Amino acid sequence: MHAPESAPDSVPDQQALARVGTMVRERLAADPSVYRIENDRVELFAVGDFLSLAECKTLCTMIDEVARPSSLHELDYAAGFRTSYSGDLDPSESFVKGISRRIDDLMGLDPAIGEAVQGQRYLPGQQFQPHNDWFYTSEKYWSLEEARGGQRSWTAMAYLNEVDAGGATHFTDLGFQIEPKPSVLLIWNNALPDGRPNESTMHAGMPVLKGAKYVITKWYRTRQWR
Ligand SMILES: O=C(O)CCC(=O)C(=O)O
Ligand SMILES: [Fe+2]
Repeated sequence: MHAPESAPDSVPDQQALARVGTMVRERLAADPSVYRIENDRVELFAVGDFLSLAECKTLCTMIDEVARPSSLHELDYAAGFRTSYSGDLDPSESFVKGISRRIDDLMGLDPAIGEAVQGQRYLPGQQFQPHNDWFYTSEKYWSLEEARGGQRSWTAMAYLNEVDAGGATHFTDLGFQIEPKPSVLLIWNNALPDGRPNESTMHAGMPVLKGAKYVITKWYRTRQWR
């Protein structure tokens, strides 16, 4: 059911999150390349061959060039949790632009609300402990994020390589793991259909045990990202 346009948000950006949720849900449902991972509590989708293996390889090389310890450029809310190396890929670079646009097109989202594509590399022992991609609006960092585009709506994350052991994405509340597989794009809605943040989206990048794990992540906001 649609809330009237004038309905007040009971949480920040609620109406916008509900609207973006509906838009993407309908778009993905109509796309035969998109597979819905059935779950009652989260809207989770996958595309099996979103990237070619050559594109995956190029992205891994680019990540090696930009990756720095994640804790150095994360805000304090993530410090200590994320031992992987990460970095934004150059949004003005034509290859990166192309990949980024393909994700926007698949989702049917305005490129303006998408953050820069972020690359991430995990070596043995490195992990991203359980977290939500959406922002806690009671925290200090929220005033900054609110001005930078508001709450996060959808996450799109692609696996770029075969990991020798470990490195699954663990949805800790839902109780299942997605094994990394190159070329696969995973997409989920960080909000509930009514636009409140979905607590069940809590997830972790499990420690890599052997080899390395490379991913790209693109997060979408509700408003123009800056
Ligand atoms: O590496 C993973 O499997 C999870 C990454 C993640 O949670 C993120 O980039 O927000
Ligand atoms: Fe995450």
